[in-house]
Amino acid sequence: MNLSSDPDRSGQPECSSRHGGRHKATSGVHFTVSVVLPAGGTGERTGLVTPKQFYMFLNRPLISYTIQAFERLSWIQHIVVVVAEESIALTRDIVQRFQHTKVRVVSGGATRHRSIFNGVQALDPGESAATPDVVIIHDAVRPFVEEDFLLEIAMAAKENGASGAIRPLVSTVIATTSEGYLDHSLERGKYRASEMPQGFLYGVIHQAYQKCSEFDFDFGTECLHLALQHTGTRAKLIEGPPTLWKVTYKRDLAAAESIIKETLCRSACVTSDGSKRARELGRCLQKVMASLDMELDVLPEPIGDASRLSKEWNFIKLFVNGSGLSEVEETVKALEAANRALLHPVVVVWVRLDTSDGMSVSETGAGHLPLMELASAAKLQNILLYGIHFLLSEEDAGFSEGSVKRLAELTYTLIHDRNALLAGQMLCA
Ligand SMILES: Nc1ccn([C@@H]2O[C@H](COP(=O)(O)OP(=O)(O)OP(=O)(O)O)[C@@H](O)[C@H]2O)c(=O)n1
Ligand SMILES: O=C(CO)[C@H](O)[C@H](O)COP(=O)(O)O
Repeated sequence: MNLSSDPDRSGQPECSSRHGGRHKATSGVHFTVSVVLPAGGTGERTGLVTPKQFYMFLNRPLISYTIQAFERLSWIQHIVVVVAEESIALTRDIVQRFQHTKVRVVSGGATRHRSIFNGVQALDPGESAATPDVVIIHDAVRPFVEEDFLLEIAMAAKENGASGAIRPLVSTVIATTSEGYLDHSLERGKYRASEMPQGFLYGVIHQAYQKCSEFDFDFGTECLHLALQHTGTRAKLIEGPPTLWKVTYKRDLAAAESIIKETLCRSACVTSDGSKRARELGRCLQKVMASLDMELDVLPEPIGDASRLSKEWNFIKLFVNGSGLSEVEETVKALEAANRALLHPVVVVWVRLDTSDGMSVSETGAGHLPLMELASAAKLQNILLYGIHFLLSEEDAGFSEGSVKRLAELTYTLIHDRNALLAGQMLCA
């Protein structure tokens, strides 16, 4: 899944491939590609009042995640977002707030096909956006689409006129009689679920919609079928990754949030006060975090490498000598100045080692108030700052496995959960 770490949107972003590896995608797309994102539905099946495309994940609406999955790709020209008339102002506000630059918002229709057609027409030569060679259609409620798969879809659409994502069926499809009995069952191996994205030569999808009937507009569910029926174009079908699934039910919202959180907590950058003990603690932490699937990059410098500020979502700052809160403040300020937390909350965990006896915990009250103040200001910039008082007994000078595990698990939980309510808290490990 992509969660672009490219806030300035320059160059070719790194993306994770559906085969599990990470690579720099080189597009090689020598034709123009634009996107239509239908987002004009009400999301009835979620049972919620807010349409699912506007549901918030970590302070950001679902639709912004989907837009970003396309916007970060240099070979995508324009993105037309189709929403219900009453959601136009809200959508424009989202586009502005999250600094999406390729988006045009247009109003949708009563059905998905009507909304998509409005989006396709908005890319017409008479309209302001230039007509692309290929148009990719993708439901706004499928946020986890990766560059390598979009490339396959775009290339196949250019070559064949139409292309679409498919997945194996998870259940067998059966036909029922009007009395509710089994009529017949389909041979599962022969059928596939049609998913999104789908790609079309602009002329193919435009013509298909111009020719389609009112019945198609009202009851049709398949753009590839319209292209076949009305233009004779047989789509190339490509099996996509499971992450292409559509957020449909309430449980899908929880699953989407969990994927976003998992992706954001895969790595962290650790800096220390430069002391031998703090560096040693960094190395111990690195080993335990690896077993939790979090990769730690332990930097030798006390302040750390400024270039990490533009890449990493998570920072752990270790201090053995003195409080270190002023260094933490510097990191927070640098993150703010770089507008680093525009798309995702950035987590900073301040760890203070204390080898004196447990009685001194109350003394941490001295650092707690400044931490709370700093954290409240940082939270306004979407930076979540937490404090951990790491208590070690005199005998545990060598960092026992148990004590490091305690620190690692607490740090991992703070980074993974990104709980804004806990920001500013000084916890004990
Ligand atoms: N009149 C409509 C209906 C749907 N869509 C969009 O088509 C995509 C896929 O449709 P679906 O999952 O069915 O969304 P909803 O229609 O919103 O959901 P429900 O059927 O549960 O009401 C969604 O991004 C949805 O916003 C649209 O643009 N215009
Ligand atoms: O199934 C599809 C294949 O074209 C579409 O992806 C679409 O998501 C279906 O939406 P709906 O749930 O409204 O039928």
